[in-house]
Amino acid sequence: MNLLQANTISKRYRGNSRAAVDAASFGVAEGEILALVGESGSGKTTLLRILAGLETPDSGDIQLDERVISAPGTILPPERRGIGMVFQHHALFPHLTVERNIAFGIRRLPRKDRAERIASLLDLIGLPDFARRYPHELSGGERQRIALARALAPRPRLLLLDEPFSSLDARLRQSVRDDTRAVLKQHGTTAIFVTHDTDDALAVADKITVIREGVVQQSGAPPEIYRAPANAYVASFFGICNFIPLCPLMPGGPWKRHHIGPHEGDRGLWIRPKDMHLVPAGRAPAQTLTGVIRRVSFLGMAFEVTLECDVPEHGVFHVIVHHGSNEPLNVGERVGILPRDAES
Ligand SMILES: Nc1ncnc2c1ncn2[C@@H]1O[C@H](COP(=O)(O)OP(=O)(O)OP(=O)(O)O)[C@@H](O)[C@H]1O
Repeated sequence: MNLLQANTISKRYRGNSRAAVDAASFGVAEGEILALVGESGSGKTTLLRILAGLETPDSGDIQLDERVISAPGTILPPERRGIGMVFQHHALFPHLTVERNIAFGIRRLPRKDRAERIASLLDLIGLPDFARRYPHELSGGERQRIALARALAPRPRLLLLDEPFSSLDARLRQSVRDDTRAVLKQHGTTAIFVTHDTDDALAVADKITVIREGVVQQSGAPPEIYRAPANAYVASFFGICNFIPLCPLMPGGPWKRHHIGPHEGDRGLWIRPKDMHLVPAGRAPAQTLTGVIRRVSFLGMAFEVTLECDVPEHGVFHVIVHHGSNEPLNVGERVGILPRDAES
């Protein structure tokens, strides 16, 4: 049973020919972190605003904690949903101290309880001595953590975060990502965040829902989305991914443990470049694929090798492999292609 369940949510803005969100269904279990991932314009922010109650869907329903918070004819206002929100650019009140920023959502608590809650949240985010600072005296990462503490203060049943890491530079981003996940887990808060960044989603989320043009493409745990994408869009959204048709992958051979799925009328498997390696053609088992090396480029950790495979039943296709060993690779040479977990 999910803490939050959204069923066939649709929303089309007036004057737009296309729906921003089109029959989207997804859920998040208690204590879980869900990432809604998609390109710019895919409808992520619209979905988040619908969950928060800031936007009204045209159809569909949403349940939180077994209570209907949104359905045709029943739209609970934002303040009655028990949902917290961390906005993009973490909008702290600039004229208020950290302490008063965090206190903002818990003004009704008795003073002593409020002070205790603020102190424990500052401890949780690792900034116990920051109560009297002002937002302009904080780094970007610290501001993000204070914004998180402020949103957690009223103990929301669900926390929504809109592109929480987008304003941070690459180095800071990684640590803030780790901190955010750790804080949410320690606090036991269920959260949904939207991002266009696949690394953010893979690093922080327990579950990912991929959206394209308002339509949910796939929901699953990060390894599932990454290793067994439901379609070509999801596969390529998370980086280079090869589709190897089934015909050259003989049953019982080294590929037997791999997920074979359908793809546009064809059967085969999706596999990432780093999940394969190359062996000299003479050492390749009979049931594997071979290809001719067409291009080799050095990536630092590995060589990116583009191979041309020619399979009688299927014709020519290309495979990209990230090859880690230092064995020489010559353009024009035929080599065997094996999944990483197979013996060569
Ligand atoms: N208030 C609005 N009025 C009309 N159209 C809107 C409005 N808000 C969003 N849209 C349109 O709805 C679609 C989805 O937008 P949305 O902001 O939800 O996408 P997004 O995935 O969050 O994009 P980004 O990552 O760029 O923020 C887009 O085509 C956008 O132009």
